[in-house]
Amino acid sequence: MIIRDVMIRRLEMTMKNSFSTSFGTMQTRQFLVIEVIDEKGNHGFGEGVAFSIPWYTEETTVTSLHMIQDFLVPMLKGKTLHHPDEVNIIFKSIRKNNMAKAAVECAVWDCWAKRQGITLTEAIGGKKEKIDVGISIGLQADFETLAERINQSLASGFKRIKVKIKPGQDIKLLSQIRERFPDIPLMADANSAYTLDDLDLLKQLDQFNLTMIEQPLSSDDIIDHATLQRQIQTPICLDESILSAEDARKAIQLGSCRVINVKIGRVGGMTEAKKIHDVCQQSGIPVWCGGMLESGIGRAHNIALTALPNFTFPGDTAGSASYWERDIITPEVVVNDGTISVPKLDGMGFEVDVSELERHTTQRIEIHL
Ligand SMILES: O=C(O)CCC(=O)c1ccccc1C(=O)O
Ligand SMILES: [Mg+2]
Repeated sequence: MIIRDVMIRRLEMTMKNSFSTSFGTMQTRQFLVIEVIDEKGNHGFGEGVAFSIPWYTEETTVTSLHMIQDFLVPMLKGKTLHHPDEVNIIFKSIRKNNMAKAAVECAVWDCWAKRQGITLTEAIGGKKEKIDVGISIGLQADFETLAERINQSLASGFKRIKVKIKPGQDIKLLSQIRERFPDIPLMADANSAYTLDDLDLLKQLDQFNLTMIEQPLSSDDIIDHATLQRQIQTPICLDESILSAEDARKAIQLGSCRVINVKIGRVGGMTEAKKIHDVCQQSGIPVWCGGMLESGIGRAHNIALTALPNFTFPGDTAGSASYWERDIITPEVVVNDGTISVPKLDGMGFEVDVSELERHTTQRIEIHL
């Protein structure tokens, strides 16, 4: 397969609900859509999930646009690809910029699967026909608003509830949740808001029967997380700290976590995400698929990834309607009883709604290779 043309689109979409974390609040979502076209006219799509502000990782929409346009896409020139795994190798000489790499690599995966006449799920070796999903609820203005969101999510059938915590909105908040909802599958995500100075507070998490605590400590740490894991019963799940399969291997070896959240963008693509899945599976560490408030394109790739067997915890891939008035794919991603049916169409399994895509496009760059 030879990639002949690449279209980089920058989009801006307004979310139904604003999303607040320990860092701040987001209402509009800027992201990139990468479209690749091969020499036979097959199209493939990938989503660039970096935010407009570098709070979660160092990348932004604009830095990833720069990396894709000026470095990554030119590296595909003159290359005959026999398998999408080769993209990961081609991009190896560029350090980090994982979300930029993943956007292009996922477009190549989609294009390649369509060219083979198979689903993206089949292309990566996924076998599930349905995947279990949970929902991630951001910090809310007050407890009653949060309780209402939890009630709605339980009524919709989501398999687990994840809430965000931060210093000042943690122990009391979780006590209130457990008083109202004693038995629900519940987890908390701190997005790196604590340090080991908060050890006494973090030990108190054990009373809430959380399925896990996600990324309590620094975004680049696996040492202190190992110290913390030795002193709490609640399983630690790493998100921000794991950027590659090598990171996963080291974190597991150190005992820094008992679960890993895999995000295709954060780890640099589908090939690396699969490798993390495999490393974790061999070590008996379950994984789940994290979310980046994606449009349907990123969501489609997440669904395919989650069809791999060691994705045993429900992920953050809720349906389109939890985020958007109208998504940019057809059909939209629908959640029924807390599950999503893995699509059966070739490639990522959903059509891009080109008029919706264009309606949200604020910048367009075309590269002919
Ligand atoms: O619903 C989603 O897509 C995931 C929501 C979420 O928790 C999140 C959203 C944006 C950035 C980081 C995270 C996270 O998992 O830490
Ligand atoms: Mg997280």
